[in-house]
Amino acid sequence: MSRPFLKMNGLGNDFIVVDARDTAFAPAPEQVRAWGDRASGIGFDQLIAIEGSASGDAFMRVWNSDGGTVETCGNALRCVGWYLNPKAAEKTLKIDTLGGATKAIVIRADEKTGTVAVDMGKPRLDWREIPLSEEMDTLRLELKVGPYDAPLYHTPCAVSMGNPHVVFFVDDVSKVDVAATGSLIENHPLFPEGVNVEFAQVIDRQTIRMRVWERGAGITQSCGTGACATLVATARRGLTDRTATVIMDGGPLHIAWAENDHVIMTGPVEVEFEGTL
Ligand SMILES: N[C@H](CCC[C@H](N)C(=O)O)C(=O)O
Repeated sequence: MSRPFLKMNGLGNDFIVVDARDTAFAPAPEQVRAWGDRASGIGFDQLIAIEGSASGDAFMRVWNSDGGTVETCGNALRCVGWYLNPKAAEKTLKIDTLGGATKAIVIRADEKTGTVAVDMGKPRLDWREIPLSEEMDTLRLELKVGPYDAPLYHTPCAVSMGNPHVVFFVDDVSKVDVAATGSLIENHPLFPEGVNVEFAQVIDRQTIRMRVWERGAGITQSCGTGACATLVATARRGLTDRTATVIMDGGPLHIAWAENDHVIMTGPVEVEFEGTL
Protein backbone atom coordinates (compact mmCIF):
# COMPACT_ATOMS: atom_id res chain seq x y z
CA MET A 1 0.00 0.00 0.00
CA SER A 2 1.48 3.39 -0.95
CA ARG A 3 1.81 5.86 1.88
CA PRO A 4 2.01 9.64 1.45
CA PHE A 5 4.66 11.37 3.53
CA LEU A 6 6.13 14.78 4.22
CA LYS A 7 9.90 15.17 4.08
CA MET A 8 10.73 17.60 6.88
CA ASN A 9 13.67 18.76 8.92
CA GLY A 10 14.62 20.60 12.06
CA LEU A 11 17.91 22.44 11.46
CA GLY A 12 18.92 19.87 8.87
CA ASN A 13 18.08 16.80 10.99
CA ASP A 14 15.75 15.28 8.44
CA PHE A 15 12.75 13.01 8.56
CA ILE A 16 10.10 11.25 6.57
CA VAL A 17 6.83 11.89 8.44
CA VAL A 18 3.92 9.48 7.86
CA ASP A 19 0.41 10.15 9.22
CA ALA A 20 -0.60 6.69 10.52
CA ARG A 21 -3.57 7.83 12.61
CA ASP A 22 -6.09 6.07 10.33
CA THR A 23 -4.03 3.15 9.01
CA ALA A 24 -1.40 1.15 10.89
CA PHE A 25 2.20 1.63 9.73
CA ALA A 26 4.74 -0.94 10.95
CA PRO A 27 7.64 -1.29 8.48
CA ALA A 28 10.27 -3.99 9.03
CA PRO A 29 13.77 -2.74 10.04
CA GLU A 30 15.22 -3.68 6.65
CA GLN A 31 12.50 -1.63 4.92
CA VAL A 32 13.33 1.38 7.12
CA ARG A 33 17.02 0.97 6.26
CA ALA A 34 16.22 0.80 2.53
CA TRP A 35 14.10 3.98 2.65
CA GLY A 36 16.69 5.73 4.79
CA ASP A 37 19.67 4.96 2.54
CA ARG A 38 20.81 8.26 1.04
CA ALA A 39 22.47 6.52 -1.92
CA SER A 40 19.69 4.18 -3.04
CA GLY A 41 16.64 5.28 -1.03
CA ILE A 42 14.89 8.55 -0.17
CA GLY A 43 17.33 9.20 2.68
CA PHE A 44 16.64 10.47 6.19
CA ASP A 45 18.07 10.49 9.71
CA GLN A 46 14.83 9.23 11.24
CA LEU A 47 11.46 7.86 10.06
CA ILE A 48 8.51 9.27 12.01
CA ALA A 49 4.96 7.88 12.31
CA ILE A 50 2.13 9.90 13.82
CA GLU A 51 -0.35 7.59 15.56
CA GLY A 52 -3.48 8.13 17.62
CA SER A 53 -3.20 8.48 21.39
CA ALA A 54 -5.77 7.81 24.13
CA SER A 55 -4.05 10.27 26.45
CA GLY A 56 -2.91 13.04 24.12
CA ASP A 57 -3.25 14.63 20.70
CA ALA A 58 -0.98 12.03 19.08
CA PHE A 59 1.70 9.40 19.63
CA MET A 60 5.00 9.81 17.79
CA ARG A 61 6.92 6.65 16.83
CA VAL A 62 10.58 6.98 15.85
CA TRP A 63 12.90 4.76 13.82
CA ASN A 64 16.57 5.63 13.28
CA SER A 65 17.91 5.15 9.74
CA ASP A 66 19.57 1.91 10.95
CA GLY A 67 16.05 0.50 11.36
CA GLY A 68 15.95 0.53 15.16
CA THR A 69 12.95 1.89 17.06
CA VAL A 70 13.93 4.50 19.68
CA GLU A 71 12.28 6.44 22.46
CA THR A 72 11.99 9.97 21.13
CA CYS A 73 13.33 12.68 18.83
CA GLY A 74 13.32 16.37 19.75
CA ASN A 75 13.58 17.87 16.27
CA ALA A 76 10.84 15.54 15.03
CA LEU A 77 8.52 16.59 17.89
CA ARG A 78 8.65 20.13 16.51
CA CYS A 79 7.82 18.82 13.02
CA VAL A 80 4.93 16.68 14.31
CA GLY A 81 3.62 19.64 16.32
CA TRP A 82 3.66 21.79 13.21
CA TYR A 83 1.93 19.05 11.17
CA LEU A 84 -0.85 18.70 13.76
CA ASN A 85 -1.53 22.43 13.73
CA PRO A 86 -2.79 23.04 10.18
CA LYS A 87 -4.35 26.42 10.71
CA ALA A 88 -4.12 28.16 14.08
CA ALA A 89 -1.38 30.71 14.67
CA GLU A 90 -0.63 29.07 17.99
CA LYS A 91 -1.72 25.76 19.45
CA THR A 92 -0.65 23.59 22.41
CA LEU A 93 -0.49 19.85 21.77
CA LYS A 94 0.29 16.82 23.96
CA ILE A 95 2.45 14.39 22.00
CA ASP A 96 3.31 11.06 23.61
CA THR A 97 6.44 9.01 22.80
CA LEU A 98 8.01 5.81 24.09
CA GLY A 99 10.37 8.10 26.01
CA GLY A 100 7.58 9.99 27.77
CA ALA A 101 4.93 12.67 27.27
CA THR A 102 5.81 16.05 25.80
CA LYS A 103 3.91 19.29 25.17
CA ALA A 104 4.43 21.25 21.97
CA ILE A 105 3.47 24.93 21.63
CA VAL A 106 3.25 25.47 17.91
CA ILE A 107 3.48 28.89 16.24
CA ARG A 108 2.87 28.03 12.62
CA ALA A 109 4.28 30.63 10.30
CA ASP A 110 3.16 29.39 6.89
CA GLU A 111 2.80 26.29 4.71
CA LYS A 112 6.50 25.54 4.83
CA THR A 113 7.92 26.84 8.08
CA GLY A 114 7.20 27.52 11.71
CA THR A 115 8.69 27.87 15.17
CA VAL A 116 7.85 25.32 17.84
CA ALA A 117 8.64 25.22 21.55
CA VAL A 118 8.52 21.73 23.06
CA ASP A 119 8.44 20.93 26.76
CA MET A 120 10.65 17.83 26.66
CA GLY A 121 9.93 16.91 30.27
CA LYS A 122 12.50 16.31 32.99
CA PRO A 123 16.04 15.05 32.31
CA ARG A 124 16.82 11.70 33.90
CA LEU A 125 20.16 11.73 35.72
CA ASP A 126 20.41 8.46 37.66
CA TRP A 127 22.80 5.85 36.15
CA ARG A 128 19.92 3.36 35.95
CA GLU A 129 17.83 5.82 33.89
CA ILE A 130 20.48 6.58 31.25
CA PRO A 131 20.98 3.54 31.39
CA LEU A 132 24.56 2.57 32.29
CA SER A 133 25.75 -1.02 32.74
CA GLU A 134 27.18 -0.24 36.19
CA GLU A 135 26.65 2.26 38.98
CA MET A 136 28.47 5.49 38.27
CA ASP A 137 28.28 9.23 38.92
CA THR A 138 26.55 10.50 35.76
CA LEU A 139 28.02 13.98 36.33
CA ARG A 140 31.55 12.63 35.83
CA LEU A 141 31.64 9.28 34.05
CA GLU A 142 34.79 7.17 34.44
CA LEU A 143 35.26 6.94 30.67
CA LYS A 144 38.35 7.72 28.57
CA VAL A 145 38.84 7.81 24.80
CA GLY A 146 42.30 7.41 23.31
CA PRO A 147 45.63 6.46 24.91
CA TYR A 148 45.07 5.53 28.54
CA ASP A 149 47.82 7.78 29.86
CA ALA A 150 46.91 10.71 27.57
CA PRO A 151 43.23 10.34 26.62
CA LEU A 152 41.81 12.49 23.86
CA TYR A 153 38.47 12.84 25.65
CA HIS A 154 37.43 11.79 29.15
CA THR A 155 35.10 12.35 32.13
CA PRO A 156 31.89 13.10 30.19
CA CYS A 157 28.42 13.66 31.61
CA ALA A 158 25.47 11.31 30.95
CA VAL A 159 21.88 12.56 30.60
CA SER A 160 18.67 10.88 29.41
CA MET A 161 15.93 12.90 27.72
CA GLY A 162 14.00 9.68 27.32
CA ASN A 163 16.89 8.55 25.11
CA PRO A 164 20.51 8.16 26.22
CA HIS A 165 23.18 10.86 25.76
CA VAL A 166 26.81 11.22 26.75
CA VAL A 167 28.32 14.73 26.57
CA PHE A 168 32.08 15.31 26.26
CA PHE A 169 33.48 18.78 27.03
CA VAL A 170 36.09 19.95 24.51
CA ASP A 171 38.06 23.14 23.84
CA ASP A 172 37.39 23.17 20.08
CA VAL A 173 34.73 21.00 18.41
CA SER A 174 36.23 21.69 14.98
CA LYS A 175 39.19 19.55 16.01
CA VAL A 176 37.10 16.52 17.07
CA ASP A 177 36.92 13.49 14.76
CA VAL A 178 33.21 13.07 15.53
CA ALA A 179 32.77 10.02 13.28
CA ALA A 180 35.69 8.04 14.69
CA THR A 181 35.04 8.87 18.35
CA GLY A 182 31.24 8.83 18.11
CA SER A 183 31.08 5.42 16.48
CA LEU A 184 33.48 4.06 19.12
CA ILE A 185 31.41 5.35 22.04
CA GLU A 186 27.93 4.63 20.60
CA ASN A 187 28.30 0.92 21.29
CA HIS A 188 30.63 1.06 24.32
CA PRO A 189 29.73 -1.63 26.92
CA LEU A 190 29.01 1.11 29.50
CA PHE A 191 25.85 1.88 27.48
CA PRO A 192 23.75 -1.29 27.21
CA GLU A 193 21.17 0.43 24.97
CA GLY A 194 23.76 2.38 22.97
CA VAL A 195 24.13 6.14 23.29
CA ASN A 196 24.01 9.44 21.40
CA VAL A 197 27.39 11.21 21.64
CA GLU A 198 27.72 14.99 21.92
CA PHE A 199 30.91 17.14 21.92
CA ALA A 200 30.30 20.48 23.63
CA GLN A 201 32.47 23.62 23.44
CA VAL A 202 31.27 26.28 25.88
CA ILE A 203 31.58 29.71 24.22
CA ASP A 204 30.13 31.67 27.14
CA ARG A 205 27.51 31.14 29.86
CA GLN A 206 24.67 31.45 27.31
CA THR A 207 26.27 29.92 24.22
CA ILE A 208 27.44 26.37 23.44
CA ARG A 209 28.80 25.02 20.16
CA MET A 210 27.96 21.31 19.85
CA ARG A 211 28.50 18.52 17.31
CA VAL A 212 26.76 15.16 17.52
CA TRP A 213 27.08 11.52 16.55
CA GLU A 214 23.59 10.05 16.85
CA ARG A 215 22.87 6.47 17.91
CA GLY A 216 21.56 4.64 14.86
CA ALA A 217 22.07 7.53 12.46
CA GLY A 218 25.66 8.79 12.68
CA ILE A 219 26.62 12.44 12.29
CA THR A 220 23.54 14.65 11.95
CA GLN A 221 23.24 18.39 11.38
CA SER A 222 21.33 18.82 14.61
CA CYS A 223 19.89 16.80 17.51
CA GLY A 224 17.07 18.20 19.63
CA THR A 225 17.36 15.82 22.58
CA GLY A 226 21.15 16.15 22.25
CA ALA A 227 20.92 19.92 22.60
CA CYS A 228 18.74 19.47 25.70
CA ALA A 229 21.18 16.94 27.18
CA THR A 230 24.12 19.22 26.41
CA LEU A 231 22.58 22.21 28.22
CA VAL A 232 21.72 20.05 31.24
CA ALA A 233 25.30 18.75 31.28
CA THR A 234 26.97 22.17 31.02
CA ALA A 235 24.61 23.67 33.62
CA ARG A 236 25.19 20.74 36.02
CA ARG A 237 28.94 21.34 35.68
CA GLY A 238 28.45 25.07 36.37
CA LEU A 239 29.83 26.00 32.93
CA THR A 240 26.65 27.75 31.69
CA ASP A 241 23.42 29.22 32.97
CA ARG A 242 20.28 27.03 32.82
CA THR A 243 19.26 28.78 29.57
CA ALA A 244 21.52 28.87 26.54
CA THR A 245 21.70 28.72 22.75
CA VAL A 246 23.14 25.45 21.47
CA ILE A 247 24.71 26.01 18.06
CA MET A 248 25.00 22.86 15.94
CA ASP A 249 26.22 22.35 12.37
CA GLY A 250 22.64 22.91 11.17
CA GLY A 251 22.01 25.98 13.33
CA PRO A 252 20.91 27.10 16.82
CA LEU A 253 18.32 25.78 19.26
CA HIS A 254 17.24 27.73 22.35
CA ILE A 255 17.23 25.47 25.41
CA ALA A 256 15.90 26.37 28.88
CA TRP A 257 16.08 24.07 31.92
CA ALA A 258 13.20 25.58 33.87
CA GLU A 259 12.80 25.83 37.62
CA ASN A 260 10.23 23.00 37.49
CA ASP A 261 13.04 20.79 36.13
CA HIS A 262 11.43 20.60 32.67
CA VAL A 263 13.60 21.29 29.62
CA ILE A 264 12.08 23.57 26.95
CA MET A 265 13.50 23.39 23.42
CA THR A 266 12.58 26.06 20.88
CA GLY A 267 13.49 26.00 17.21
CA PRO A 268 12.40 25.97 13.58
CA VAL A 269 10.57 23.52 11.38
CA GLU A 270 10.86 23.18 7.62
CA VAL A 271 8.85 21.21 5.04
CA GLU A 272 11.03 20.07 2.12
CA PHE A 273 8.62 18.14 -0.12
CA GLU A 274 5.73 15.67 -0.29
CA GLY A 275 6.20 12.12 -1.51
CA THR A 276 4.86 8.57 -1.47
CA LEU A 277 6.44 5.48 0.05
N1 LIG B 1 19.33 9.04 17.40
C1 LIG B 1 18.41 9.26 18.54
C2 LIG B 1 16.97 9.50 18.04
C3 LIG B 1 16.83 10.84 17.31
C4 LIG B 1 17.19 11.99 18.19
C5 LIG B 1 17.47 13.32 17.48
N2 LIG B 1 17.38 13.32 16.04
C6 LIG B 1 16.69 14.45 18.11
O1 LIG B 1 16.36 15.43 17.42
O2 LIG B 1 16.46 14.37 19.35
C7 LIG B 1 18.46 8.01 19.45
O3 LIG B 1 18.81 6.94 18.96
O4 LIG B 1 18.12 8.17 20.64
